[in-house]
Amino acid sequence: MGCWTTSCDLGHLKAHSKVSVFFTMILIFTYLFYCLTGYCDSMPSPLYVHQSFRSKLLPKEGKKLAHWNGSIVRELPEQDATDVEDEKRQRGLGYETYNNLSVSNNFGTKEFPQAIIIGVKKGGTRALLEFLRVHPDVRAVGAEPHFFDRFYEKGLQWYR
Ligand SMILES: Nc1ncnc2c1ncn2[C@@H]1O[C@H](COP(=O)(O)OS(=O)(=O)O)[C@@H](OP(=O)(O)O)[C@H]1O
Repeated sequence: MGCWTTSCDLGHLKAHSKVSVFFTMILIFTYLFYCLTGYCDSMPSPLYVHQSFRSKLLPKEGKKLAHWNGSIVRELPEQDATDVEDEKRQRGLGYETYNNLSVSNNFGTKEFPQAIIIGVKKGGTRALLEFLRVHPDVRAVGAEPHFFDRFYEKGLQWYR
């Protein structure tokens, strides 16, 4: 009698694990299906992919984006991905001038800021940065750049 009870429990566990494996497989296949059919565009992607995606969604008139670099916000001029690619081609691989400043536009490189957050210690600037960083079109480096108080003598080239 005791042995019968034990074998019944094991059978129940086996059936339970089979159901778990079955549902796991369904989840994996569903994920693969959506990825292969292009529904995974919400995955993190480089800046210019975001710009390209944004240009498909937004009308051309009146669009302005706030981008970040450190504690620094910059607003991009109104242009779509095609304009960006044209500019890149005209101005050489990976670099473009922006407001007469030469900047690198490769993904992962630093760019000049268009706006700056200035705050006293414990003024809540980190919280503001993190809130803005939630936006997919906002880029920011992790640490405070301290350009004006520590690296000003190094000049604008320091940003590159
Ligand atoms: N919305 C709001 N309201 C009130 N207080 C807030 C808010 N956002 C951030 N904080 C508090 O600000 C402190 C961090 O400020 P900073 O990011 O400027 O700090 S730092 O000087 O850069 O380290 C930090 O305070 P302490 O926790 O006392 O260190 C945060 O709790």
